[in-house]
Amino acid sequence: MTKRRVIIGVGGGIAAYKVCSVVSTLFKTGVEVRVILTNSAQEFITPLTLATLSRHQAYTDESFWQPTSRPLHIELGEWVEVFLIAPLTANTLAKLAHGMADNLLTNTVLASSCPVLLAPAMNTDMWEQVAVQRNWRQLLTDSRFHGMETASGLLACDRVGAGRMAEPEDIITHIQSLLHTAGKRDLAGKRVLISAGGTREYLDPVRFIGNPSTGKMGLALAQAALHRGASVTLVHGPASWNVPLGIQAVPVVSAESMRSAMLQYLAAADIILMAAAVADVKPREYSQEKLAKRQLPEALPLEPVPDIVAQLATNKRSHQILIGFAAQTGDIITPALEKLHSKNLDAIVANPIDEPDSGFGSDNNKAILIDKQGKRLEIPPCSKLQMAHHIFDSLAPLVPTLFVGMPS
Ligand SMILES: Cc1cc2nc3c(=O)[nH]c(=O)nc-3n(C[C@H](O)[C@H](O)[C@H](O)COP(=O)(O)O)c2cc1C
Ligand SMILES: CC(C)(COP(=O)(O)O)[C@@H](O)C(=O)NCCC(=O)NCCS
Ligand SMILES: [Mg+2]
Repeated sequence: MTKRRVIIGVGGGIAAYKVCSVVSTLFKTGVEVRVILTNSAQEFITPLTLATLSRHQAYTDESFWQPTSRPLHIELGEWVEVFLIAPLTANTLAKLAHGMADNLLTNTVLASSCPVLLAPAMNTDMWEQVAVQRNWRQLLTDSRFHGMETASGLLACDRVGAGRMAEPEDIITHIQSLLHTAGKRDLAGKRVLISAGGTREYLDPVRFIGNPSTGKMGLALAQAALHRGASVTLVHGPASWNVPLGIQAVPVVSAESMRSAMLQYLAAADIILMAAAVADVKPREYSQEKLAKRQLPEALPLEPVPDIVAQLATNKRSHQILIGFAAQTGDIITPALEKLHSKNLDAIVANPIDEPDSGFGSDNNKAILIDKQGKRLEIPPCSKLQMAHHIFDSLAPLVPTLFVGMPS
């Protein structure tokens, strides 16, 4: 299989140190990486570090001016599939916003046509300058540029405020999305509502009925939708991950709280994906005080919790698409078809939880997507992010009007 090709342009900011882990992780996931450092970037990290991590010469302006048969920026511009600039400095941002090209990095951007992911990083006063914000908005009017939000937090100047660079793991996920979509924003203008993770039904303040769902599939759906241009709301049970910037997070605990959150956001949504693993039952009684061991009943009286997906199906309007998930052991198709039809879903994702490297907790998954006409799409083993993209790829034919008039 041919390797995917990514260029990472490094600007002169202290956040450059985080780019080393982006390069290392991409290399380890089989991506070919070329690195371009600006002159200022070399004050922070060395070409030697990045060459060693990427297993290839790291380019600088010295390489730019070498007499070769074809100019380096043209060769690199023709080679690249996805371009990352991290950290994006105020200086490089200004140059890009005005189409300027006075070094290898900016010349290679102009000599390429692939999607460019931008991860700005700067001191809060710099980031909030009118001129900087104007350049940022201006640059993002060109659809090839995909901007990552900056976080608020501790900066290297000991200030706490806006301007922190996106974290490496979110940068990597966004690159993987761009490699899949080639920068297509087919969910622009759409609102996507997703539930993720397991719910908990407490018996007393310390004990609950739950399940091992980690919410990684729902998180991947949220990231994929965001990267394809959607506005995303993620209603999630207790999770060990942080919700990436740009996604509206609604944390919940019980099935009842998940139900009310999903119904609250339902009306505004175009696509609803119910990837959460909802505990089907809850203890009939709840004790405000922790029960002593000897007070614990031998048999626990249970009662059903609300059937969230069925309620969403009843309340949704005809233009809204509702996708359910069915985590199953053994025969995954029969129970998924039963759920698809009995709950009146537009499609269901049947995924096995009894196979290696799939289902709960895994970073990978495999599944069969079945729509209400019975059409089946087998999604072979892949990362949860790739699976999320396969699911969104197939939503367009499912509802042909969905993407009419959308920018590609
Ligand atoms: C210690 C130090 C830290 C800096 N951090 C940043 C930064 O985080 N963001 C930024 O935009 N500029 C930062 N700068 C300023 C840039 O290095 C400077 O504007 C440079 O011209 C950028 O060049 P480049 O865009 O070609 O990399 C910093 C400078 C110094 C000395
Ligand atoms: C510098 C850093 C990468 C540090 O991150 P860390 O606290 O996770 O180590 C983060 O604070 C950041 O992205 N800051 C924005 C750039 C910055 O602080 N520039 C220097 C201001 S003078
Ligand atoms: Mg269920």
